[in-house]
Amino acid sequence: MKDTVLETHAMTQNRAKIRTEGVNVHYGATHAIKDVTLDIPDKTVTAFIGPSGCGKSTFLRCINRMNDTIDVCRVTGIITIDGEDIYDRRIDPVQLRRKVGMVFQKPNPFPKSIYDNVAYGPKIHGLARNRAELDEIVEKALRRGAIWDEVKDRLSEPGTGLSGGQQQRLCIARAIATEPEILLMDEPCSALDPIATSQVEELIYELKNNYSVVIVTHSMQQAARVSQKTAFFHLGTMVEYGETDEIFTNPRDERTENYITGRIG
Ligand SMILES: Nc1ncnc2c1ncn2[C@@H]1O[C@H](COP(=O)(O)OP(=O)(O)OP(=O)(O)O)[C@@H](O)[C@H]1O
Repeated sequence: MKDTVLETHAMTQNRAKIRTEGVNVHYGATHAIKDVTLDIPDKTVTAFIGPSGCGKSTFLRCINRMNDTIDVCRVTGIITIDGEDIYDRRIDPVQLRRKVGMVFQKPNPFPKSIYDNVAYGPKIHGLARNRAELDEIVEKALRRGAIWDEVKDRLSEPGTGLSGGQQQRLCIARAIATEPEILLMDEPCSALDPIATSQVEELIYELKNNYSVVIVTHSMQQAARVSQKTAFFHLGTMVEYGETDEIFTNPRDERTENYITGRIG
């Protein structure tokens, strides 16, 4: 009995949240992602690193079907979340994106109040029965986004009036408000100053307790600071994937070594 409990626990710990198998992405004639097979665990920060144009963002966008919005883009292969094929015809991409939230490079709050930025998603997905419940969801998301204390007295002011770093934490709170299980972040700190960057990095590090976070970053220091797993991409291929410490201290592939030592990229 005890063994069964231990085995079940180990299986839960090791089970992949996101699983990709033989994924290829084409933009017309451009072959941007080549046969990528990868298991991304739950409650972990996974970083995608690699030189410009290697396909990091393209691959990230496969995970919530954002590439569907690009006409020339064609995705093949299998991507599952909790064992469910997200490209199955029965999957509604809008519902999928509620489960798989996204934060972009440039903070992009809606031209609405701080409160409404966060309340918007829960409202359209019918997550609150009344105003009191909505208030609760908004407060919880802003707390998780580590920005509650800075905005609690001005919830009706425009989100666009906040500083860049605050706007990005607001966008993270907005993504969290619909209770996603996965958060995709595409270079979330590239438009921020060093102080705002370190605040958002701290937040990302904390978020792994509740979510599976996948972050694209150009900064190897950032990948080393916030992630536990790292995947290195080069020319559309995923060259190496493993524990972040291992990738940075003991890479197995020469291309990874060349990148982390600054010889390519
Ligand atoms: N919308 C698009 N239409 C056509 N080609 C695209 C599109 N988006 C990306 N590509 C091409 O796909 C390849 C991978 O681009 P992608 O943006 O995924 O790389 P990246 O590693 O995220 O780059 P960066 O670090 O510079 O953001 C590149 O050759 C790029 O030109």
